[in-house]
Amino acid sequence: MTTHVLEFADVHYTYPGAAQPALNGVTMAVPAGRRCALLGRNGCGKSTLFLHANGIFRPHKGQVLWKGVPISSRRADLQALKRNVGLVFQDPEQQLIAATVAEDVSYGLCNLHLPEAEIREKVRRTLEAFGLSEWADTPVHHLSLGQKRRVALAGVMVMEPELLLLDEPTSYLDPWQTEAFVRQLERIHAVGTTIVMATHDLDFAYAWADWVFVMDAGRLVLAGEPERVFARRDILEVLQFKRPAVLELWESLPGHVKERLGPGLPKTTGELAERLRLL
Ligand SMILES: Nc1ncnc2c1ncn2[C@@H]1O[C@H](COP(=O)(O)OP(=O)(O)OP(=O)(O)O)[C@@H](O)[C@H]1O
Repeated sequence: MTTHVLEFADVHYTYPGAAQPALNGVTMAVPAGRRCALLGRNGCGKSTLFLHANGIFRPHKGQVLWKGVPISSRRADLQALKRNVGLVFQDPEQQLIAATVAEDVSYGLCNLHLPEAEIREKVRRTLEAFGLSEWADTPVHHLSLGQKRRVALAGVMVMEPELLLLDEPTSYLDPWQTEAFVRQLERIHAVGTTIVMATHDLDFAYAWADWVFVMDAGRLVLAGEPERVFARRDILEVLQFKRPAVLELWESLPGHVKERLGPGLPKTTGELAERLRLL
């Protein structure tokens, strides 16, 4: 049986003064332990959904549930949700508030009023895990975008959330930074953290995720294993979504070649090229 960490039940939200709702009845369940990609065109409501997921916004209608329990507006409920759900914003400038890297990473822990020695040790371990030890005393505004993103992620992970939400974390990163980031995510996922990543990169989503959500106009329209979601050409065409390049290439191959390439769909064009080379 699949267990879900976070659920949205018919969640509606309209920004003050907006003509259209940003969320228009989202119903969605995030399966525990998965690497989920959240896809959808600009403005479909991904960031707004994330802001509901960790209690920054409250639904105008509908409910957010954590492990099956509805989150009320009580302070204790919202604080518990914030501890369980870590959100990394698309723009690290919105997230990083302290003067130095170490101060920023310790910020959330200081708010929990933990003993100082415990905070120091957790920060030390987190900086080490994220390759940031040598930057501990560096002013945050001296860092590159990739480094700032790493600090923002470290500042969220130091709180040990069960669910990590990432809003377009690879945009503007070069291929090396993206690779390093993905390796970091593997380590985070390996210790049992569920991850949901909003992204516009369909090839990346197909290769990385083991669960895919597709949103459109404030609603969830598809959810499931990547192979099943990307097989729904009917819905994807209506949404004017491209399909991952590797699937297009695979489907263009003659049947007898596909048979010889072995079972299972390749995840990347690199993997497909390697299988073809070995023929
Ligand atoms: N602060 C705001 N005030 C008013 N409307 C807003 C605000 N923030 C977002 N919106 C509107 O809410 C809708 C959903 O926006 P949201 O940022 O959640 O979409 P998104 O899917 O994350 O987009 P993107 O892929 O561009 O990041 C859009 O129509 C947007 O214009």
